[in-house]
Amino acid sequence: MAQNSKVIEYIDEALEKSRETALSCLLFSYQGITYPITICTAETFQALDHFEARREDIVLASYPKCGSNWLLQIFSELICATSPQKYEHPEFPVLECGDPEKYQRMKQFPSPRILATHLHYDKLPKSIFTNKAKILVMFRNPKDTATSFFHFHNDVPDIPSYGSWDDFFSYFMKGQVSWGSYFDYVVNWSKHFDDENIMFILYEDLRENLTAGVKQMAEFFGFSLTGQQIQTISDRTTFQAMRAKSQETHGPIGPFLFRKGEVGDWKNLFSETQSKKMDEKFNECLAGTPLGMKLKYDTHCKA
Ligand SMILES: Nc1ncnc2c1ncn2[C@@H]1O[C@H](COP(=O)(O)OS(=O)(=O)O)[C@@H](OP(=O)(O)O)[C@H]1O
Repeated sequence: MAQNSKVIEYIDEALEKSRETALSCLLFSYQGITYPITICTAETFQALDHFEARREDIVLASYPKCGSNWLLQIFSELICATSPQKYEHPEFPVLECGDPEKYQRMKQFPSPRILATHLHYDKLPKSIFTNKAKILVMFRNPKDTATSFFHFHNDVPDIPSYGSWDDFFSYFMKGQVSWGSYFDYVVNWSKHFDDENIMFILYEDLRENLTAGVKQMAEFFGFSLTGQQIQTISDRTTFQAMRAKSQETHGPIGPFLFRKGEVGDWKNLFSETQSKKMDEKFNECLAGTPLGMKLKYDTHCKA
C-alpha cells in the first residue's frame, strides 16, 4: 500500500475500538454474515447499496487473510507506473469499512479508484455489475487462511484473542468469524467462474511466480507496461520488500499483518483430526468444481 497517513489513521482508530472490545462482543450480523463492530456498521452497509461504481474502478476481492494488502500494493504500483502522480489512498481502501459518508466523498476521486473488499459476491453493490467494473478475486488455501487469521487475532496485542487455536478452528469451520464462512465465500464466487469481467487468481500461484502474476493482472485491467516495469513492480511487492516497509505503510500493526507470507504454515497448527475435518468440508463444498480445481487443494492442503 502506498505510504498513506489516512490508512494508518484509520487502523489506529480501529485498534483503539478493538482494545475496548471483548471477543464475545466483536461480531455483529448483517444480512446473514458476521462482521467486526470495530470497522463495520449497518449504516455503512445501507449506504453502500447506493454506491455508484464506475467501469474504470478496480475491484480487488478476497476473503480476509488471502492477500488483500498485497494486491492493493501491486495495483498502487501499476497505477503509479502509468500515471505521473503517486497513488495515494484517499480513504481506507476496504470498500465496506468506514463511515456512511465515505461513498459521497468517493464521487470526487479520479479514476481509476481501487476498491478492495472482503464481501461475498452477492453482497457487493449492484452498480459494480451494471457498470461492468472489472473484478480480481484472490483465493488462498483455507488451511493457511485460517492459520493467518488466528495469528492476527492472537498476536496483535490490541485485537481480541481466542482462547486457543482449537477454539478458533471451530469458529472458523462454523463461519462465525469476521466476513463469515470461508467456504460460503468460495462457493458463492465459484458460481461466477466464467463471468466476463472477473479474473480469479491464487495466492500460492502469485507467490510462486510474482512476475507472471503481475503481468497477467496488468493485462486484464488494461495497463500497458514494459517488461522492465513489470519486473520493478514485482521486486517492490515481494513479501520481504513489503514487510520491510510495513511500519511505514500500516503503522505498528504492519509486522503482524505481513507475518510470514508462506505456503504451508498450517502444518504448525493443525492436528490430524482438524486437517481431515477441513478436507471433508472442502470436498463437500467444492470438489470437482472448476474453482475447486483451481485452488489446487491437494497440493497445498495435504501433508
Ligand atoms: N507480498 C506478499 N507476499 C506473500 N504474502 C503476503 C504478501 N503481502 C501480504 N501477504 C500475506 O497475506 C496475509 C494477510 O492477508 P490480507 O492482506 O488479506 O489481510 S487482511 O484480511 O486485509 O487483514 C498475511 O499472511 P500470513 O503471513 O500467513 O499471516 C501476509 O503475510
